[in-house]
Amino acid sequence: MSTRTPLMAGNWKMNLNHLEAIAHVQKLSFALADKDYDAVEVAVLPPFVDLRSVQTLVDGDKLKIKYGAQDLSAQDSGAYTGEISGAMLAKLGCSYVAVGHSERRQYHGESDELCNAKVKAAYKHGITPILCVGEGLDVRKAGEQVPHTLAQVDGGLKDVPAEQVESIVIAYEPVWAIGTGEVATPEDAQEVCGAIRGRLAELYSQELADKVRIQYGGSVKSGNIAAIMAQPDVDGALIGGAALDVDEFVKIVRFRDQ
Ligand SMILES: O=C(CO)COP(=O)(O)O
Repeated sequence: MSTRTPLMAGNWKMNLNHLEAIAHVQKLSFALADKDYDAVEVAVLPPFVDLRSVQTLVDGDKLKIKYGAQDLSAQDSGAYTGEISGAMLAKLGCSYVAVGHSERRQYHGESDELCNAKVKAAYKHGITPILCVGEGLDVRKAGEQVPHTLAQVDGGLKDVPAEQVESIVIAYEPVWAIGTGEVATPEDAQEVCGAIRGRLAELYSQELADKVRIQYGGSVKSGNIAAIMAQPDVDGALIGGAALDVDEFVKIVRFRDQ
């Protein structure tokens, strides 16, 4: 029986300005009860410009909700126009940062090498990376989803030491299931999440692999989360669209009630 606490993280993507973020987090924290946080870790990943407002709210009201960013720079500081460093995110109290989301890989050309540098930058500043991996439709149709995804895991974790990796979160997000309503079956999710855990055992140890939380992401909703969470190697979800609806997100957090 796994002792891993599920992590339900809402990736807001480029939605909700800082005023909307305050209203959203207030509503969310009001809806969640202490027993929810006992069972599940809850996090939101707002846009950068919302983070200071979310920090002020979370600190001021001593909320149990965690928060983080959707990306970070691989660099610490300097002439990198438009970039945000891990040090800046740490100062804002971020617990998590997504690395290598498929939208960053697709629209910003992020490679496994860059993701690896970002994972290291996150750890350097004490922030837990959520390393996002997953195949596109062509790869899925060719039946190559496992080797494709494991290559992304290998690339993202290259030379990252065990004492850091044991706290990492890996999000398996098949690209064809993101924002399409096309959810992977629970068995599809388990196949790749189980393979990721197996790879962690090969690269590090079974003990480490058993500690790492592996999320599923892609069209997660209150109606499909329970079956996905019933899979032995799925330890939470990275939720896009459904996380923008507080009631829906709360139902996802309470997946055990269904
Ligand atoms: O990309 C995702 C989360 O990071 C998933 O997005 P959707 O839940 O909107 O499919």
